Amino acid sequence: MPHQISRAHALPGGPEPAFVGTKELLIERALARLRSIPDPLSQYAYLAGLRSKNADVFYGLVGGNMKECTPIIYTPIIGLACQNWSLIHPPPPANDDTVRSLYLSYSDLPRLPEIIKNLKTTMPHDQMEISVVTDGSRVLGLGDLGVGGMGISQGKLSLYVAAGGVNPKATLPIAIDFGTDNEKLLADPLYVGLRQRRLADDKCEEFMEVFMREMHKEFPNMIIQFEDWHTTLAFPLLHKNRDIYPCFNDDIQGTGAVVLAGAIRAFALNGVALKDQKILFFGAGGSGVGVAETIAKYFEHQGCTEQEAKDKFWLVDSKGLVAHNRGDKLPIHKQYLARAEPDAPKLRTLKEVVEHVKPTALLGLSTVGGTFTKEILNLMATYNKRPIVFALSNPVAQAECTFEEAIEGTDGRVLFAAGSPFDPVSYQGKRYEAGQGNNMFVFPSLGLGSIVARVKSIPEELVHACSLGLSTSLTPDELERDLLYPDIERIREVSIKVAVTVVRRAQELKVDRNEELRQLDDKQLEAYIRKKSYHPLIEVEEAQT
Ligand SMILES: NC(=O)C1=CN([C@@H]2O[C@H](COP(=O)(O)OP(=O)(O)OC[C@H]3O[C@@H](n4cnc5c(N)ncnc54)[C@H](OP(=O)(O)O)[C@@H]3O)[C@@H](O)[C@H]2O)C=CC1
Ligand SMILES: CC(=O)C(=O)O
Ligand SMILES: [Mg+2]
Repeated sequence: MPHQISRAHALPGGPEPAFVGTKELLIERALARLRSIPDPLSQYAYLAGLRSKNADVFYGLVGGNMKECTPIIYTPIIGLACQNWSLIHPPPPANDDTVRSLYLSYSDLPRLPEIIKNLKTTMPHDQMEISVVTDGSRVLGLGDLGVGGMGISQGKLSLYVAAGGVNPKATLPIAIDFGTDNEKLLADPLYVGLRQRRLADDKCEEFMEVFMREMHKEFPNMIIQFEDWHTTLAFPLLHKNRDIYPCFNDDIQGTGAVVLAGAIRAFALNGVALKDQKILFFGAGGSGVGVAETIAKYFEHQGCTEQEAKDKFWLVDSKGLVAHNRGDKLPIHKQYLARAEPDAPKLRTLKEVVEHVKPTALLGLSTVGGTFTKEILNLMATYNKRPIVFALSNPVAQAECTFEEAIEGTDGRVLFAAGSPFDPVSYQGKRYEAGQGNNMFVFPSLGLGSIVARVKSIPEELVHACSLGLSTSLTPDELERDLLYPDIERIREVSIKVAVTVVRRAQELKVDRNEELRQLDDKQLEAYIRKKSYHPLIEVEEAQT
């Protein structure tokens, strides 16, 4: 029964019009307003304002229209928002305790314990569940955007709420301003961040050591997600903190899990035995290496020796094929999967490597749009009945190829996923749908499961549990449609199911602290998670009664 939330009696001269409407009508009105806005950046600004003003209506709108709203509050439009952050960043909401964002900078270091302690007074301790923390040094494939990275922290947390059912009051987006090396921002008088060059990595690490310690001291159950940190900081931060605090790196681990889930499906469809798969990564940064190592571990679980698993990978970076004999000093993160043959060929271009390897799968995490050219796609189609091509860089202009190009370049035979959404394509009378291989299919369930289980840490096995949960979450209809990932409209349902798997794995690994959940069977656990979840429509109704 629709719930009337208009003023009880319509006196002239009040601050609200007489008929505000039902909760459904508020959302419908917001959707109509959104659709009336002609340009995407203004649509983003409208939704960000709505989130600050009325989180329940915002989440009711987004949750009911994931396909339409996700590209605005997340990739690709979030990239545009981060680039234009100084013009559009939403002002802090007045008298509203539902959405908060925290900006910190290096000069806050001496006061950091006090600042973090004070957060408790604005955000009750027991409500602090998850924070996404960025320094904006590598935002999507757009490079260093300084404090514009706040858009990414907010966007990810919006998905925690919309896709994972986390309470918006329990989320805290954080942007840490260590300066920027983006010349455009440094020269921009309107830039809202520090107009100074980025600090050296050791200074940032010094700051982060205090930050992590104090956050954990004040909010011991809080999950911290590192997001869009440049590779030189991303790996050290993860390795330093992963065993002592409940934290993970979304770009390295979340992406690893989501791509593995799609790859498991694709390996089952391409007709090549697992032992004969050959995987070429274009891009060997945090995400490329994170994904490659995740898939390598999967091969080991499937019975390969470590060496057999490693032998299936070739990485390409800006200097060409990554090999120990290349002549340059490889950074640590590239060493594990670098080609180790003493006579590994010195190949410079992607085409040379593709021709040499004849891969069954080509995965792009390079930040360079359009690099999977028609020629490369044709080669993939020559070597494979069903070539696997994942163009995973974000946002759309950074994708290594479009869905249409992949379909045309492989004569419709491609098994495709992209980081950003692509519309269905019609080719020679047949309709094709693109999978969205984006970590948004993993972090909400990983975070939700970790929150519910109150984990002490997030071991790699917990991330793997998400891959397996996700890869088996497709409905018969989705399987029939050759999809590699579930329909985005089902993301909330999928997140809850995968969160159950995460809790169970946490219990097996003994990293859970919510011991009462151990007594529940799977059905009861799912019911527990559902009950704990935030439901914007109910909140709207309850808030008004
Ligand atoms: N779909 C998803 O869910 C996700 C997608 N991504 C996307 O992945 C991309 C990469 O992210 P990340 O790994 O963190 O970024 P990094 O900057 O750490 O890595 C980029 C890699 O690409 C290589 N590269 C850059 N230019 C070229 C070129 N012209 N030719 C060959 N290689 C090149 C770099 O080489 P070198 O090492 O020599 O500098 C580096 O190895 C981003 O666009 C991001 O949006 C990231 C996370 C999740
Ligand atoms: C999706 C994501 O995390 C990225 O592109 O960085
Ligand atoms: Mg990211």
